[in-house]
Amino acid sequence: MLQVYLVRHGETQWNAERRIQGQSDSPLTAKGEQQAWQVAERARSLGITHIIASDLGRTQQTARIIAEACGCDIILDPRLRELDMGVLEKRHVDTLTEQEEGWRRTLVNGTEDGRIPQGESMQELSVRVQAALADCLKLPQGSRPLLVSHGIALGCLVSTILGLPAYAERRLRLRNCSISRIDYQESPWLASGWVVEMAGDISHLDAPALDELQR
Ligand SMILES: O=C(O)[C@@H](CO)OP(=O)(O)O
Repeated sequence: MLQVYLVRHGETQWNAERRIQGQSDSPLTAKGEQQAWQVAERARSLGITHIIASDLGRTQQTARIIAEACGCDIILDPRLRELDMGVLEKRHVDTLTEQEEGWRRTLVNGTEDGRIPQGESMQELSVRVQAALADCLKLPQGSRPLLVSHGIALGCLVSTILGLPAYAERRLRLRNCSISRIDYQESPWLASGWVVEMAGDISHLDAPALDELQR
């Protein structure tokens, strides 16, 4: 049975400031680096064989720390990038106009085709992250990959495996450097395919990032 670990990158400057990143980028904070070292320590104990990361800076920075602990190379995969949030990228959430907040809400409460102007729909995101996950099945027998990606991208992956619409990702709290695990099982009596073993575990962190409500 293939076990795939999913890690959201460490806290960034813009996460802490409540600014929208999407496919724009900001560096990890000191706390974000500390979280990355703690998730790396946990990853080392899990026998990770491959680290596959979104090619954005914050995920590469997190992946480098995990790779150092696990002694693996990093494979970059742009399909693991965060949702493209179009014209709202780089904006502070507290400065959005009513109309802009409405665009953001279509993602939160959403419809499959809802998108921020010049951005990507949840459906489009779902297709590319599912394709990246499917490629893990081509790794050699006995591999145990760890994917380093983003809050919405990973939430979308877990939601759609559960049979929920992609926009249900906002119902999952995947904090910075949380770990989730999904397994690929083939079974005559249980569901065959991807199964969620755990989601959003932060028991390895002594400095979890606050969730958005607490900031
Ligand atoms: O892009 C962002 O602002 C957030 C949204 O959840 O994603 P990330 O996980 O990259 O911080």
